[in-house]
Amino acid sequence: MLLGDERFFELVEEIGGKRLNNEQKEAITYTDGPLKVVAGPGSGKTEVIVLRALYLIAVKGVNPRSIFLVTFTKKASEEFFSRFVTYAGALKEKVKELSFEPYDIYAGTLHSLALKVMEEFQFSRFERYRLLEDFERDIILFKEFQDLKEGSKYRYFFDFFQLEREGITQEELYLQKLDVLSRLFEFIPQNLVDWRRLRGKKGTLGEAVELYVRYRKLLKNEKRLDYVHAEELFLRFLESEEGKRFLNGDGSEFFPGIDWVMVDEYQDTNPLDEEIYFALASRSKNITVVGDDNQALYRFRGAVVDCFIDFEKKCKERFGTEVKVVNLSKNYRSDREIVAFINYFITKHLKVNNEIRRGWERLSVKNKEKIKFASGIKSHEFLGDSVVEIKAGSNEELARKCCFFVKELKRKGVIKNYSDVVLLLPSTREFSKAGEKLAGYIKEVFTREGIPVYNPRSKALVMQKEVATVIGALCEIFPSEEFQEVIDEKVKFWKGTFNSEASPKLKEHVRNWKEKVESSKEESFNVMEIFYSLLQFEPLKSFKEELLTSLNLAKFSQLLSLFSQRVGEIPVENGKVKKEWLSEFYGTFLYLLSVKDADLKEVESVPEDMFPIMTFHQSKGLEFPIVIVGDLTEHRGDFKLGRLERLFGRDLSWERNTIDAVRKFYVAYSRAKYCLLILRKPEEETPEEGKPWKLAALPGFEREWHEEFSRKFREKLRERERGGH
Ligand SMILES: Nc1ncnc2c1ncn2[C@@H]1O[C@H](COP(=O)(O)OP(=O)(O)OP(=O)(O)O)[C@@H](O)[C@H]1O
Repeated sequence: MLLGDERFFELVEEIGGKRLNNEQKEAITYTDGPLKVVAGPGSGKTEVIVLRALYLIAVKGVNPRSIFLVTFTKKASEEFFSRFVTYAGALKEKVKELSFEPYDIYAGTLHSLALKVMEEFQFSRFERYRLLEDFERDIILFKEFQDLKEGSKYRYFFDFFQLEREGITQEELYLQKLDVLSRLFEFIPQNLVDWRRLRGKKGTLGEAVELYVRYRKLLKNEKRLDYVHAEELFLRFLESEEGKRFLNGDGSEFFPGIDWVMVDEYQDTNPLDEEIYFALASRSKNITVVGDDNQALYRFRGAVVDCFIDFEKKCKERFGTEVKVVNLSKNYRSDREIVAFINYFITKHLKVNNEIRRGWERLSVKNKEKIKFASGIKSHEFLGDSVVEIKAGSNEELARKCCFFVKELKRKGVIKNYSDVVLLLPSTREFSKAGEKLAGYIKEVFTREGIPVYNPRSKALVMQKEVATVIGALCEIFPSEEFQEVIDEKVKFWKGTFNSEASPKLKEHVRNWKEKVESSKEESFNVMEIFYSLLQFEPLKSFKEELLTSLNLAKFSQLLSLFSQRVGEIPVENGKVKKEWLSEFYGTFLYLLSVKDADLKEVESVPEDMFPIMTFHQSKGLEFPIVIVGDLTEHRGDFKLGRLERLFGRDLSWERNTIDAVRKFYVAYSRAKYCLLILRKPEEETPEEGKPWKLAALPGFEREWHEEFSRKFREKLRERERGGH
């Protein structure tokens, strides 16, 4: 049995407790071909995707196994499933004749789905490979491209990136080169560069391709696939016989073929992804993309916002079909003043100068509607304005004022928990080479005032106390004067941390291991076994039980285990550890960990009564009652990426950096429900000459911007009141 449209909406509105607006309904019910949903922040995008999937199943009788739904992050996919399963469960409860299994849908991130499907359909080429983790890739590159230490190798290519600067050591230069390589090796497949055609050419491009071919051979020899190449293989799969069975089905319930492709966050799609989506939709042409160009954040991961902007053109070329465009512009998240502010912020940039305006026009969806206030949310009386700023002469003063503000919020009952507020920064690191950063001051002042701070990415993994203690212990057990040289300072720091943190029992345990190694004639040791045995003792035992520290230890254990799988057991002869192992441990593993800034990938849910500090990227898709945004000028254009784009003929000049930066702030600002607080230092108001991408130089950030905005906004409200609206 199937439901009719009206009945369906009656039921889901009852279940969800909200009335859907006409645009949302249109986006849910359109089934006549390609659909593009341009969804502003807080416009109910997730709701629409969930209900669209449910609508197809419950009203149109679509088999869930013929729906392929891609979300950008694992978190978004979990959010989708939890809402989908709740809706589906409640709907089945109300209409007993509906029988379908919600989990039959193919939903997840693109690479997770790619792997799942290739396995399910036993793609023969896939069986030969294992997935390559990022850190393992770093190790492989580090070891296999040692010849690049010679200055003359691939000279044209590396000269193009202008890496050699004054004061840079040979080791640092090598790391810079590896960084360029790891981006190159993603850039080529992500952008579908026809590298085979460029093979054998001389000069910069030829060398780039030669390096890439070396990497492909390496992957093949090691029988590994990184994430991008797994997606590339998936595209080959879709063209293969096995893939055809997946796409077209075999006439059974179980393999009905793919009829509905839906992609969330399409503004962050790259050309390889795009190719995959079009291949997936080739049979039915039912492809739905949802996104917001103003929230494009992932250019550094290869995203090309043009895929979203030019979607109509692409559909016309590929399928010869028109695209239905639906604008979701009603914002259900934020207070009226915040909605007005984010509109103001984004449109003001058009006026900055002609070049930015032209870039902006090229990189934006045409005829987009302004976001409209729809929530009925009203800021708390105490707050007065909903968009406010705090100015202070120094980071320390900013931190103090900010702390006062947060304490007052709690005292006055505006917030229940500290996790109702969030501080968003371009980077959450507390220290940099130049000294303490805003996050550092905030942590210090807040902690002093008794507000616990949740900042899991406060420092590099190896600098976190719990990880440093473990590494210090391992360095004590396997000392090496010879191989620790390159990271001498770090080893001292780890050993120092171990010595000051370790309990007497842990120290004794470490001594025992050391003696065991020294007294063995011929034996091999397993580094993971040693690692786990250390965790039985204080303070590591307690670290293992606390949320934050246990996550860091888990991350380290994962990296150590990758290393251990690569190099095998620790060989000891006559009380001496073999040099090869020590060289790998200090010279590759610990060295790369120190310089690569290995990090936790995603923040888990924020503990209730802690004050969270997050990056703009982490805040994507989330919302908070009160949002504080700081570090307005901390932006560097990504020079290496810019060069790479230029090398392959995608010349995206500097205005692109400006637009990227503005969009990051747009995402951050639009997370706020009741109040947006902006922290500003006076020097951030002074534009630096000749540096047009400095945000401080842009309208919306200019001096008195807030006063101007507030005045205009209040005038408008008054006018409206006078006009009786
Ligand atoms: N028609 C509606 N009526 C009332 N509330 C709604 C409606 N549609 C969505 N909402 C609510 O609006 C809020 C924002 O929706 P959602 O989280 O889906 O935003 P989004 O479009 O994904 O935003 P962003 O792109 O900024 O992450 C949610 O709390 C959602 O339940």
